[in-house]
Amino acid sequence: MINISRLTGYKKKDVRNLLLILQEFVITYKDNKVKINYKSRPVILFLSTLIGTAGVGLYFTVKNILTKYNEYILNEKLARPALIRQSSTILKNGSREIFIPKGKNKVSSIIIPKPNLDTYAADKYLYKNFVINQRIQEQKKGVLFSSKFLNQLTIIWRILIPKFYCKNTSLLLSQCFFLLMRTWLSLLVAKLDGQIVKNLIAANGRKFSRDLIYWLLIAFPASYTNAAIKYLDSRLSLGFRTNLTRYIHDMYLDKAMAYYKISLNTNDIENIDQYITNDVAKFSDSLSGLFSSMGKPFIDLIFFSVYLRDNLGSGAIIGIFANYFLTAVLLKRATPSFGKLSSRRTHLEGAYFNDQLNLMTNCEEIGFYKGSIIEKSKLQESFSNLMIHVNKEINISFAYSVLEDYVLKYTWSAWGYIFAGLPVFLDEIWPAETAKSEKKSEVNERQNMRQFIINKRLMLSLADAGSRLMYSIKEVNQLTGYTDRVFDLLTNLHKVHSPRYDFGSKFGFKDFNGTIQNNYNDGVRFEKIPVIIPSKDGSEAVPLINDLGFSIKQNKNLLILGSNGCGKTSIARIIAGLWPLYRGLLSKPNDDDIFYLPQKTYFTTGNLRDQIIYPYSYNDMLEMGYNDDYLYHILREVKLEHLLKREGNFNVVKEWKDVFSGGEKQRISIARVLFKNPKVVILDESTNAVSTDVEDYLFELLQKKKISFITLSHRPLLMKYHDFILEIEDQDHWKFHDLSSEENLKSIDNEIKDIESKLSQVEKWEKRKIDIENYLDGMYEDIDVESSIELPSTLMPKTGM
Ligand SMILES: Nc1ncnc2c1ncn2[C@@H]1O[C@H](COP(=O)(O)OP(=O)(O)OP(=O)(O)O)[C@@H](O)[C@H]1O
Repeated sequence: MINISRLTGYKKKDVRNLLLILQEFVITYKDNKVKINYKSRPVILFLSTLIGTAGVGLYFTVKNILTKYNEYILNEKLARPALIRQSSTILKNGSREIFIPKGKNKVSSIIIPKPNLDTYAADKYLYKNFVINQRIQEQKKGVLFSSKFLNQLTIIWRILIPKFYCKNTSLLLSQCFFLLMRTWLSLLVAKLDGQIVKNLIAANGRKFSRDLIYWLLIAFPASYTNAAIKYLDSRLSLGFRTNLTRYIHDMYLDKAMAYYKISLNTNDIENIDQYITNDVAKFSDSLSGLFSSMGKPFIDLIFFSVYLRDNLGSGAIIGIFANYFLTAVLLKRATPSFGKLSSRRTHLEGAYFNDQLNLMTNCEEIGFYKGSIIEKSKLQESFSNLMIHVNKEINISFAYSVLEDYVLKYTWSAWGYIFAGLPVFLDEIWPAETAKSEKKSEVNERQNMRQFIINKRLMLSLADAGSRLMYSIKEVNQLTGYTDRVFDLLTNLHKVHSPRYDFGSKFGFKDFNGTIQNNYNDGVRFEKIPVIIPSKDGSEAVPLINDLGFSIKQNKNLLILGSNGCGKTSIARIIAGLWPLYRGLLSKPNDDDIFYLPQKTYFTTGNLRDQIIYPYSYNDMLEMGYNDDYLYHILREVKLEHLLKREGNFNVVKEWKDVFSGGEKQRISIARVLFKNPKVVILDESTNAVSTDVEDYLFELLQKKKISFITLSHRPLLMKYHDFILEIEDQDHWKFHDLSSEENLKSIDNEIKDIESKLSQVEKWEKRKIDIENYLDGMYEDIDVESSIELPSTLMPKTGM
């Protein structure tokens, strides 16, 4: 026979008691004595959760059906959804509709609300004032409490929850509701727990069974509430991240070109991609997590202490809280600055990630240079820096965890036991007068036990709530780090977004005294403009050209000549608004009428069509009334029609920067000009990789299309396509020539003669080279390659030209 006592470890007496209880159970069920009160809280809660869940389920089902229906209509409406993929369109109210691929040949759409530029303009003063106030605060010594974190959070909060009636508010309110609900349910569960133990001791099977049923009923809303808190936590984090990212994208990617200007500002912000992708996500997670990790214990603390005060008296509550306060002070002192640690880790992770990205982006160039060893050592260095820091963080966390666990888990629980036991012991020392008879004392004992169980549960929950609050000190600390980084990002975005924005004397952009005349229809005009490299804080750094002045009429072409690094591209940077205009007057056509071809052609992710129409989208192209036939025509004009034959069609997606040759890249750039058809195009060494005959052809093509061009180059040979030359010698010396004037024509003739004589010398050289090669070929036929070769003095190359 199986020995139950040996198996379970229970004594025979225990097993007998258990069997008796089970027997009673069976009897009570048989007699149908268990009475469920349908108006009791567990039943009502269970039913309301059931109805609520069904309601929520129905809501989401209907919503899902509607979304699917809308997608169906959208896909029906768009003749060829596959072509619309990854594109967007502007709606009448200014919102942007983005089409996102969904399955094969299908798209779904998301509406991005129109950015509220007025809000952004107003917001920048919040950031400016904060920076100024912070500087004043830093000068004050011995400040007891620094509200920096709270102030930063208050400012960012306006982005997270921009108005009361928004999705995030409803998520936050629902979160509060469920947090309150959970605390209330914990109270009910604690009471029920005590009740069940009491029934067990009293061997009241009927009540025991009833309470067990209540327990199972209440478990449903309790589990639902726990899951809802976790769900809302994630949704809230997503909501925060969405709002923040939209705000950042609006500021980062608009006409102000903050994405470029912020790169000049590397003093404050390094690896901005890391800030936008990683820090914003971590900040959102950390903040939304803090609501549940701090909100719940906070509510628990209030509820439980009010309840316990009735049972244990105010003295006990004061004792408990005095303990909390003391340990909080102790832990606060012992807490390392996790905020700074996590902020540093994020920075180091960003640096390592960037090194990896750099390797991937430039793999071909690195391959040619055989740069594996140096790249490896760089990667190793940034990885080691990261590892050293993570190691330090782990060590610091270990020591703190020991202290934290000892104090919060064990000391506080012991404290809880003491206070929960107090009423029992006090009752034993001073028994109540009413409990004189034996029966009454028995009842009292059970009552005491019930009360002890409730108090113990609440005390432990209270200790748990308190300890979780203390644990969240660490989380708050981490949040401080993330908030600081996100705030830094937003501050710098505001700083560079507005050209005249001033953050105080050090960071001020207040030297911008130049005037820009847009919509100038008579060409491009520079008047006394200094070309200056901006410093990292936006002020004037290195002057390149002083008081530059010239004017070219519409339909005239200008060649800017000068040696490497003299400031040719910098002139284009000023026209494009990438660099500030410190002084002088710049008159230029509308931004839509100027197009810039940078030295290095940029290729976007996407198909072949996207490369030709960049920076437009396919939808833009359709709206402009163009189609693929027109693109083919453009390709033929730049002599690239073979590309279409080679690739098959315009929808082929490839890593285009690796696919095109140097010359093809430049011709694609010219194709972009033809597609855009601007009044003026700035060509920065845009034809130096194509052969001279193609170069001739391309310049003539632009002339035929009546597109004026400003060419930046160091090759005087290009002057034949231009009407004006701006020759830059150094900072103070530059000359502007009108090539149509007699005098200049003469000087050009001279220059051409000079070039021709140089060319004839080159030809002589070529001939001499061929002679040498022929001679060497003859030698190799009968001479051992290893042996030294002595050339006859007549065939020795002369040094210099
Ligand atoms: N962001 C920057 N920060 C610091 N210096 C810069 C920056 N951009 C350009 N410079 C410097 O400004 C000078 C002029 O640069 P620019 O690109 O205008 O030369 P360039 O005349 O176009 O030369 P190239 O013919 O080689 O293209 C160079 O010495 C360059 O190093």
